[in-house]
Amino acid sequence: MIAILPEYAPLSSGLNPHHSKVVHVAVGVIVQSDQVLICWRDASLHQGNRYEFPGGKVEASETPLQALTRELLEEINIQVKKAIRAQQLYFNYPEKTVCLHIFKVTEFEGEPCGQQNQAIRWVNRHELGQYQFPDANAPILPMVLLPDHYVITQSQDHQQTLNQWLDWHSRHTPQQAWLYVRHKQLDASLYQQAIKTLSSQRPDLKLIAMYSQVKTLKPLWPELDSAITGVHLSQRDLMQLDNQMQFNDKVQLPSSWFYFAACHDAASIHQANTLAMDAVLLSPVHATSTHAGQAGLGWAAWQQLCAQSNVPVYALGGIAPDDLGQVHQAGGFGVAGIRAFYQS
Ligand SMILES: Nc1nc2c([nH]c(=O)n2[C@H]2C[C@H](O)[C@@H](COP(=O)(O)OP(=O)(O)OP(=O)(O)O)O2)c(=O)[nH]1
Ligand SMILES: [Mg+2]
Repeated sequence: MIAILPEYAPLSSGLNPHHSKVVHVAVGVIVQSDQVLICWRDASLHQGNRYEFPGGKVEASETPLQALTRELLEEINIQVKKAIRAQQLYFNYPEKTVCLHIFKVTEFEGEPCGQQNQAIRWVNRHELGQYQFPDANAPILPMVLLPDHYVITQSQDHQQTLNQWLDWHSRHTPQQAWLYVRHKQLDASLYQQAIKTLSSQRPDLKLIAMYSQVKTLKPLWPELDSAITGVHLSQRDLMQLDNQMQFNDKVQLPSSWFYFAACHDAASIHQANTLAMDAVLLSPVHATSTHAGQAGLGWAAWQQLCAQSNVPVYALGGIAPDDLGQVHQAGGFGVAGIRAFYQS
């Protein structure tokens, strides 16, 4: 039996009525600490003579998750125990359009072994870029680097100076965290100082900067490219971009950065899909004191919106690290938050 898994309707019940000619494929990205399993795809197959993640076509009577479980048993002889819904990748090959339902598989039973004589190997998740995969797979490479936790800075209180605020975050942010440096009162040069200070005091952190600040700082400060790992767009930033191009092509920011967007409704999720964000933060799950007067979506509405996202979804708003299991059950990818995520 599968322990904690999101469940979706079988394809025959009309999962994607607008894509009736699309070939749906369930794909498992099997992750064990820093290692990911890749399999050789025979030259005789569509998009063959490259590596692939194991998986195969979803049959009409199946959900993507059922197909994943069947395919991973058939192809590499493992029993999936936990699969996290990560991405849906629509891609037009000249021959056909596919929708890859990508799951991150974190628990399984059995020793993976190619059942069709295909070579399999474990590779470091930071080195996946060295291998050639089918063309549709490009967004999978950043997905495997995304953290479970997305930490957001506290607001600076009235008694604190900027240096004290920075110092507090340097001392309390967990090791290796991805930290969104959210500060709405700083001008560009103070914001630059904040990023510089945090990156020198805590080189282990992956800093995420506000899109509004990045737009100003990028032309003035070449070191920004390596000082931050990603950019965070508010829902308003996201909705002001009206073009079909991928986000970083459109605004000419490095494609090596990760792009996160805040979403609160179906329209913003649709926009994040269109602009191929790396992940979204869907909020608020619950009402919180930091956003007084804003009602929580509740898990049922959150799950419905989450299902519309083609990119990984973090739950935000009254969420703690311990909620990760519940987020996975609701079809989400990770947890995000402020107070509950710091070390005391
Ligand atoms: N399994 C897998 N398929 C992929 C990946 N990327 C990608 O574009 N595809 C495409 C190639 C194929 O058009 C389709 C899946 O085909 P498949 O050959 O695995 O399907 P299957 O296991 O059901 O095989 P078959 O019974 O149809 O021979 O998805 C990937 O990483 N893994
Ligand atoms: Mg296959």
